Amino acid sequence: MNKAIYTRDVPPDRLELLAELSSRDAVKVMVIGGLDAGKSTLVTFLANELLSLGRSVAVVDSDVGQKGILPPATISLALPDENFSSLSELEGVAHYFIGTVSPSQFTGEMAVGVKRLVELAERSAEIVLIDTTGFVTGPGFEMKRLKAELVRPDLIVLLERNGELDSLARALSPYGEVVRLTVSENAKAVAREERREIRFEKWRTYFSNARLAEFSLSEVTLTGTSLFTGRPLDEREKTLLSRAFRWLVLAGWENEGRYTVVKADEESFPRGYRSIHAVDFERLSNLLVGLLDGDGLCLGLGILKWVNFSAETLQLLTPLDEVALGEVRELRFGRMRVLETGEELGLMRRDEL
Ligand SMILES: Nc1ncnc2c1ncn2[C@@H]1O[C@H](COP(=O)(O)OP(=O)(O)OP(=O)(O)O)[C@@H](O)[C@H]1O
Repeated sequence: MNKAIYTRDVPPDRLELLAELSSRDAVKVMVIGGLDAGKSTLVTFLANELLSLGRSVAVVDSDVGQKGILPPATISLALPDENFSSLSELEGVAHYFIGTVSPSQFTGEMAVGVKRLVELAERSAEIVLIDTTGFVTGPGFEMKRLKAELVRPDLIVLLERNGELDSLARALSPYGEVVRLTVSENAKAVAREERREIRFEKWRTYFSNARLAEFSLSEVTLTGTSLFTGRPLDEREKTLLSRAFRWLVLAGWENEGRYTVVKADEESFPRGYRSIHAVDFERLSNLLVGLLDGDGLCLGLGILKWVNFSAETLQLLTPLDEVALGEVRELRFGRMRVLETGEELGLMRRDEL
């Protein structure tokens, strides 16, 4: 299930762009536009046409809100070697973990992830096509600038309707040649509910053959959270906090005078505290987790099913096979909760964990 499919029914300016790309030996192209501007359709068109011309092509799919290449909530690199009708048919050869489908608070990860995968792509392909999120205002505007500043695309293709990307065109112009195209008349808006349905299918497909795997924090590094960082609290400290805040304190750590606790409320009342970072135990249940190799690239995703605080072990549901599991060196907490059936349980703020 994917909304953007290969079509040759494209406006004539796409053919000019194609001619320009095919005339160059090596070229990096970043495609930018608002929601449903036709970015994935354009990337699919260019990739297929260039493959037909015998060129080697890489696709970096960083449209985390509506990715074609599995898994969701990551940036992926694919190296197609034959024609395809939709990005969802492509198999990623490398991924970078973002950990959410809404990356406004993850500008750093987005920029670093795109940069790293483009570097890999350039080693294998002459033409690198970068698909991006439809998020072009506010933090999205800055994200596009940071990506362009890091990656230095040869061409930055802006898809717009009525010159609405004027400011972005100016902000990006120092970092690559800006080409402005008009959104195709055939591009159609996809309702929020339909987007969710498409993601639902993708999560379900990705986790369809998942099984439980256990990881010990003595063997893998945990990142993306302040949990398990610093000195574990002793029983006396946990009891003190439980009494003061009427919490059931399941675990806690002290790091340079800052406390992190995992707790469940025994009763609800307003609590004022500054130096304690309190995480509700239920926020950890079904949390999306990235399984990373020793080089910070994402081997696959897991869903957190159980944490044993005293043994410092985590159980994750993941489709990774034994070989890939053997390569995991790092677990990184994401900021959304999801079920293997496809249901998204909710997004979380960056500072929640
Ligand atoms: N040239 C075209 N011909 C036919 N349909 C098109 C064309 N361009 C876009 N569309 C349709 O418009 C919709 C949006 O296009 P697409 O998915 O490529 O946009 P996008 O910018 O990648 O979206 P997103 O906001 O999810 O990043 C899709 O249903 C797609 O099939």
